[in-house]
Amino acid sequence: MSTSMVSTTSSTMLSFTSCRGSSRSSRFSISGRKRLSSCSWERNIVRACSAPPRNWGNRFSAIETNDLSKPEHLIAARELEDESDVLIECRDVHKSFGEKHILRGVSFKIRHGEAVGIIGPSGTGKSTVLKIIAGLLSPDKGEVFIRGRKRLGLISDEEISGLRIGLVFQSAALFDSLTVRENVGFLLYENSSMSEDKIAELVTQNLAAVGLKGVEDRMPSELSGGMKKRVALARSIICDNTKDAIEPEVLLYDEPTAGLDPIASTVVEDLIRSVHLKGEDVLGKPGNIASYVVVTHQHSTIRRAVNRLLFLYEGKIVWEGTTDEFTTSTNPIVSQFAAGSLDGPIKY
Ligand SMILES: Nc1ncnc2c1ncn2[C@@H]1O[C@H](COP(=O)(O)OP(=O)(O)OP(=O)(O)O)[C@@H](O)[C@H]1O
Repeated sequence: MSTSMVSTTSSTMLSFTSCRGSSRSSRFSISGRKRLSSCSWERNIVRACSAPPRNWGNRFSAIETNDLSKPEHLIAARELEDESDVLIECRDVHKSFGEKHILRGVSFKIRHGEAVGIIGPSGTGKSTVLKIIAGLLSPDKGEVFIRGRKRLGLISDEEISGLRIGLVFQSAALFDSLTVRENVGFLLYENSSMSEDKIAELVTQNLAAVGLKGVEDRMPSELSGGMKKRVALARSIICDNTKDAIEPEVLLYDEPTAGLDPIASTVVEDLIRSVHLKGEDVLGKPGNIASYVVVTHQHSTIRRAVNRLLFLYEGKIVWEGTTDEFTTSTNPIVSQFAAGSLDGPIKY
């Protein structure tokens, strides 16, 4: 299995910025429903797609994807793996920006119940991988499968159902002109038939789940960086609980702890764990996120928030393993990166 990803935080942020121009007064009412925006890409970015849950697995051990000496039993184990719990698969994904060939054959699977980190040097394409999974960018070559169904084009095609995929941006990407309540309830105001009172109640519950109280009427500019990230997290986990079947969800976090102090990072890392189906929130309720993927450079986030790591380097996944294996790996690329050393195969 080999995987490589590329991420483009800055370009996505530009998209958000371009729509922030919509002032609060520009909202309009349709059938009594307050509409927060008419930008379809906003909905595409904030929203997810969809698919039903299965049994989960987390049975990967460290694998050097280009290592021809890979033990036979590992190859055999891979071939015999049960595929029914695979939620997302990237298969031989390539992506270029102009002359820059960023992703050069990235392949990996995200299974139900997994907490996966994507790490690697800056500019290797980690955020690009998240955007390709989220359907905001198309691969030039290769395929993305959502619960075994090949995704065609971008998320706006709305071909895929059964798995909600949410992307939590590095900078939180809140809409400056909307209150915290409107930001968190954005998709429900836009897409659901729930009453505004019910949405407001859900917003308050989801804010409480990320440890925020009494901030519903604040504007994003009145929040600290850590609070913004928590609001973005609340927005990513809110869902229409009036539906008969709640769809399982995969969350993609792009550097969720970047720029935070160590304690604020710990709060966010624990929140990421708490909204996972194996965790529980501050109210003691189990999370409803089936699996998540975190792009990060932070050692604390690697240790605290994920179980399995994919190492992206020069357009491919060159190593994968558990977080414990990461710290003890003798792979020269991995050990240089883990130690932050200037000596080794990674050149800056
Ligand atoms: N939309 C775009 N247009 C042009 N180049 C892009 C675009 N998106 C990303 N790139 C380039 O692709 C490369 C990978 O970007 P990406 O943000 O995916 O890397 P990254 O591994 O997430 O980096 P970092 O760890 O620094 O956040 C970078 O060289 C970036 O400049």
